[in-house]
Amino acid sequence: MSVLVFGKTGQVATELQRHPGVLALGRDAADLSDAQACAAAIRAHRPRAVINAAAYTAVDRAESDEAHALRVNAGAPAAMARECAALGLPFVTISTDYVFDGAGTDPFAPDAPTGPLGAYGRSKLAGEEAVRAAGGAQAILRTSWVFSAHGANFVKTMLRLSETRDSLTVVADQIGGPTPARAIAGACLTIAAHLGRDPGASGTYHFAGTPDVSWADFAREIFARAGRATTVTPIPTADYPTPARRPANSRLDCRTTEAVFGIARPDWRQALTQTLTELDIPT
Ligand SMILES: NC(=O)C1=CN([C@@H]2O[C@H](COP(=O)(O)OP(=O)(O)OC[C@H]3O[C@@H](n4cnc5c(N)ncnc54)[C@H](OP(=O)(O)O)[C@@H]3O)[C@@H](O)[C@H]2O)C=CC1
Ligand SMILES: Cc1cn([C@H]2C[C@H](O)[C@@H](COP(=O)(O)OP(=O)(O)O[C@H]3O[C@@H](C)C(=O)[C@@H](O)[C@H]3O)O2)c(=O)[nH]c1=O
Repeated sequence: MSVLVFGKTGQVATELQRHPGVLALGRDAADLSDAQACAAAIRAHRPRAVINAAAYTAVDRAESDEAHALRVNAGAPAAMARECAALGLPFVTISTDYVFDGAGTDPFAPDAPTGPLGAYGRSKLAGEEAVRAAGGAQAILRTSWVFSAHGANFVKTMLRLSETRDSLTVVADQIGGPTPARAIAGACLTIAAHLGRDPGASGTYHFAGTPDVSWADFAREIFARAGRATTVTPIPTADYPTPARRPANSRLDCRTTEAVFGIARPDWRQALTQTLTELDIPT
């Protein structure tokens, strides 16, 4: 075993486990509510690198469960990062577009000011800050709108709803890059290996699928490729009230990730076709 992954059942963790030399720890082996248990797992396994692919990702639930989200999304990665720094291991943790306030229309650069609109984003931002403070060879990889054939995501929600609905209303004023979990897994492994050779590359990076799109247009593309007759009516965010506010602009500027690690933005349209095939949906 050479790379230790926190998370076993999640979208990115599932894709990471397709790679040889990856050992994934589920909640039973390391509960992220217990930061010291996470540090102890790293000490016990002594891997070549550590990737944190587990998180509290229930955006709306986090609004009424912020202390728990904070423990999982900040306390645990902080302890992992400190342990990795002490042992000289590269550490990669994944963060989110929801650390930004979504103002404007320009893509957010990795050093752009943050300003989360909700509890999930605040907990992820606290995680970023604590990981950075731990030092060592580390990367915080922010991504957005993750999808895959496994776990819960917007693609699977839309496909499920299309089985019973002729039409759906979907927000058209939130724009971002849908990102295949498989590509994120590959990026994490590439970055971890790079940090092992070049700790000076440590920092905060962005990685999102291309092209940027609204949730409404993403839904339309899902239905078109899957041959579903469900129609999509575009609506403003105000007409789809949710407990958590979400950023209107989730565009991420991914240029430094390509420049430093040679990792280009994946085209989500190709990955969507592949995901539908994996779900046994002809395209
Ligand atoms: N999903 C998305 O759209 C986006 C995700 N991200 C980030 O990417 C990363 C990976 O996300 P993704 O693969 O979608 O995650 P998922 O929501 O698919 O899965 C979350 C994973 O975290 C695990 N987990 C949650 N709480 C705990 C806990 N207390 N102890 C141990 N494990 C726990 C879950 O385990 P269990 O099955 O046991 O609950 C599951 O394996 C996360 O850091 C997330 O914040 C960033 C941007 C967008
Ligand atoms: C189901 C549905 C959702 N929507 C809207 C609500 C929301 O604004 C948008 C996406 O809804 P979801 O709840 O699937 O997405 P959400 O859980 O907010 O997704 C986020 O997850 C976290 C973990 C991240 O880090 C983010 O990058 C992002 O991917 O679509 C509709 O407009 N119509 C619908 O029928």
